[in-house]
Amino acid sequence: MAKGERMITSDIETRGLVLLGCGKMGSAMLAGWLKGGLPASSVWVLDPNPSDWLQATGVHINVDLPAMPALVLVAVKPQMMGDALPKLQALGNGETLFVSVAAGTSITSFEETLGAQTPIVRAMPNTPAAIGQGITAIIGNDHASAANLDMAEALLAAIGQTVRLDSEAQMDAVTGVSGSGPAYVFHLIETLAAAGEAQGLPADLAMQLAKATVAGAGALAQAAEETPSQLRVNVTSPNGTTQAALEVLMNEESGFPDLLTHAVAAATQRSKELSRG
Ligand SMILES: NC(=O)C1=CN([C@@H]2O[C@H](COP(=O)(O)OP(=O)(O)OC[C@H]3O[C@@H](n4cnc5c(N)ncnc54)[C@H](O)[C@@H]3O)[C@@H](O)[C@H]2O)C=CC1
Ligand SMILES: O=C(O)[C@@H]1CCC=N1
Repeated sequence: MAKGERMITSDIETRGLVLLGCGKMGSAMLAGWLKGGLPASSVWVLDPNPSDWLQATGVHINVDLPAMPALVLVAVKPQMMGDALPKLQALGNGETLFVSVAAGTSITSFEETLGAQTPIVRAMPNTPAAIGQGITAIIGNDHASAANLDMAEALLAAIGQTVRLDSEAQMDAVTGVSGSGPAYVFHLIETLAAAGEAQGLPADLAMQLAKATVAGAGALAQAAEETPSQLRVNVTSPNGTTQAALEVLMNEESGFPDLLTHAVAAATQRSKELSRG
């Protein structure tokens, strides 16, 4: 994280980072930044319900903000935005970069509150950020300079991979794939463990096998030169056990492809609905 570290320790460390909302996603990111070397003294959090974890980090909580922070990270629920964001309107003066991770909340809606002169980056991270293994997609408004985008990207690179989008319209589908995606994988772990139990394994053994299998397969998919399809073929002996399972999972009507296509479409659709208010 050399690039992220450099950016975090310069402008953001000196001028400060404000985190608006520190629930599940805000804490996942903050945990990643603190672990990556961002000093707690450079962070101001605004949240009416600070968790015990947050209070133990040593960041500034619900106190006066620096006059010109380098960056405001907005991590409240879309439904809370109308209450939360106007309190930071004074920082929409062009000097502070706003980065929002809120699902289905358009750049235009931020410009309406903060002013079109405000540099705004819309981002979609995911919770593996807490251990530096997230992925975040970003896109800026017309007022976000190359330096603004670099700063947002460097901060987010400290908690995992980053990708830049070509258009804001891609953000709904990104949310359906990687923003919500960890939940699908956690559900896969739950159901794989339950399926093992159904075949007679003790619960703790089934869960250990399921977690290690998903973690190991994910790591292999990231590290290997082969495609995930080839990696799947590598596991599948002709007429063996995997083939028997894949005939169930790859069923055209009730298998994974159909299920996941529907699940991601539902998440994408919900993101679009949220942006319509
Ligand atoms: N949880 C996830 O996996 C992801 C969440 N997001 C986005 O992150 C945002 C936050 O989601 P979560 O962390 O899951 O929700 P959450 O409910 O865990 O956290 C929201 C936090 O905002 C605080 N809050 C409420 N009103 C506030 C106000 N007026 N001022 C300041 N703070 C206020 C709450 O006390 C809470 O701690 C959402 O916009 C969501 O779309 C994006 C990607 C992934
Ligand atoms: O469920 C949600 O709406 C948020 C956005 C992506 C992940 N969690």
